[in-house]
Amino acid sequence: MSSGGSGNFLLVPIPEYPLLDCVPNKTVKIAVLGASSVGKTALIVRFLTKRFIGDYEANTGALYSRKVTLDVEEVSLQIQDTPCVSLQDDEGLYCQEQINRSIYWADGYVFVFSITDHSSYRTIQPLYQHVRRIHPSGNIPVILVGNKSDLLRARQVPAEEGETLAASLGDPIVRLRERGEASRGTALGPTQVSEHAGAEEEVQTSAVVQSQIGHDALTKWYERTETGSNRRDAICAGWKTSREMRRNGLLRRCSLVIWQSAIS
Ligand SMILES: Nc1nc2c(ncn2[C@@H]2O[C@H](COP(=O)(O)OP(=O)(O)OP(=O)(O)O)[C@@H](O)[C@H]2O)c(=O)[nH]1
Repeated sequence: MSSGGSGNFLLVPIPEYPLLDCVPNKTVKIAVLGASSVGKTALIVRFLTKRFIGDYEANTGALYSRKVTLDVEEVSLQIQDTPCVSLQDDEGLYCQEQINRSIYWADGYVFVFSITDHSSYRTIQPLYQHVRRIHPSGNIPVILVGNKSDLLRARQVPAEEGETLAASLGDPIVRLRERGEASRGTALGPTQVSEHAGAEEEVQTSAVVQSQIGHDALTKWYERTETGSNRRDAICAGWKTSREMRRNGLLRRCSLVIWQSAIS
């Protein structure tokens, strides 16, 4: 999606280094990173507008801003959509300079891969190492999103691989629950989770990934549901900012929900 096209949406692109009317020290900066066509723009647009829009132009890196209320406090959320990263023949990472700038800039990261594209999955680990090289000290709040979960027939990345990857990005506790258990709206994260279609014919597994790094509350979870022919998939993610960010007075807490509805 080009920044020019965003006039169709309920959000406004802002300059890369904006002078916002935001409250000082109450801005949370998030970079959304991943390989080509994994759905980075779709996730952001979905999060910001609650709409799924099918086609996007190749992204050149739009920055979006939105005010959100966290703990009765209004903060400015800035979300940087980024151009894709790619794997080279030796499985090393190719990253445009623009992406490096986004990594320097951000307080936290959403790593996106597509469950239908194994190479996009393999991109995440080198991407994480790359972010760590840029931020060698301190904890890095990360959310991992396995996108396109509606395309189960085209799946190339088994759920277990996603969980293994999530584990390698932190020190997570992984719990699997069957649908119907009290997995939603718990203390793990934001409560406005996903809508569920009425049919109950399927038994779905919801995965909750909770990660603790030291005393930091980095919380990740995702959840997927599917309801027979009326298929709806959801991926949700939430996190709390790291202790370091709190120490720096940036914010007490940040949470983010991404909800992706089925398009089929
Ligand atoms: N089926 C399905 N398609 C999706 C989903 N998310 C995104 N897409 C489609 O995948 C294509 C790529 O989505 P984008 O949001 O442009 O992906 P991107 O990661 O921003 O792509 P780049 O600009 O190349 O970095 C589009 O045709 C989307 O409609 C999803 O959850 N399910």
